[in-house]
Amino acid sequence: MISVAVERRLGAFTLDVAFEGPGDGVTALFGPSGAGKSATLAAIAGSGAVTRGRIVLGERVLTDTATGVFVRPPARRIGWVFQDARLFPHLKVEGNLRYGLKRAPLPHRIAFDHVVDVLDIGHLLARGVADLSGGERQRVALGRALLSQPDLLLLDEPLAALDGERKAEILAYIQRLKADFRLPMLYVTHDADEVRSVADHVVLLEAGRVVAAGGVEIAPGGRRAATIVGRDGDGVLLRVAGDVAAGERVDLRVE
Ligand SMILES: Nc1ncnc2c1ncn2[C@@H]1O[C@H](COP(=O)(O)OP(=O)(O)OP(=O)(O)O)[C@@H](O)[C@H]1O
Repeated sequence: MISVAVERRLGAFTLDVAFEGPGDGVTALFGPSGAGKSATLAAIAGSGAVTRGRIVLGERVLTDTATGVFVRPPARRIGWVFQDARLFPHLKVEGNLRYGLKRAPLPHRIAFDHVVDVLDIGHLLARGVADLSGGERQRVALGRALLSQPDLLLLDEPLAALDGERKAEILAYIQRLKADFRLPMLYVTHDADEVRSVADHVVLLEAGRVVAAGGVEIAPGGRRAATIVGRDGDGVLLRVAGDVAAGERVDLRVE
């Protein structure tokens, strides 16, 4: 379980969000550009200062401004995957994967061979990262993040730099990670298709606030048919039945 209630000031922008995500599965942070999704991830990872708030991951309090708790980012046990994989260019694929593993506290519950197998990257281990396709790069980035033995994985638009076919491929890998590693993931996106494909829970952000949150339903027959969820933002992605007041919690359907 992750529990987040934070306020941040970023120039003229105020982020003031509160939500909870389950201890397993994918929680999508969904909303238009500028809603505050990345600013929320940065607060959770401890790389963005918060004015006020409390962040709890499982049993561990990571940030609590009321009591002065602030766990340093490397001690948070949070893996972070960005849209551009940000692999270390001077290391081979294997070096990238082992980087976090070497620094992670023992015991290691996520094994090197298991990650390599689930992500199908065994044949890439000796390659330089410049020789990887975009999809391969993201698989290695996912592997590196997992091998740091995180208690939470942050995925910040992990498909944004990929074409349609590669997007589907990486989504399938993320599904496998969900099934194999049973780790909470916070998945930032403004793409409703990605929410539909991978999310179990959705938090809808608009203008720095949570406007709706809830579980994604799976329609009879197993098709992930959940549709929104929220209200009409720019009229692009979101459509809601009825008005949703700021902060109101609703059951979300993605159609
Ligand atoms: N360091 C900063 N100084 C001033 N404003 C900032 C700073 N960082 C972010 N912002 C502003 O905060 C708002 C939220 O940004 P954020 O990147 O969290 O949005 P987002 O929902 O992740 O958007 P996108 O989908 O485009 O990445 C934006 O208006 C952005 O311009």
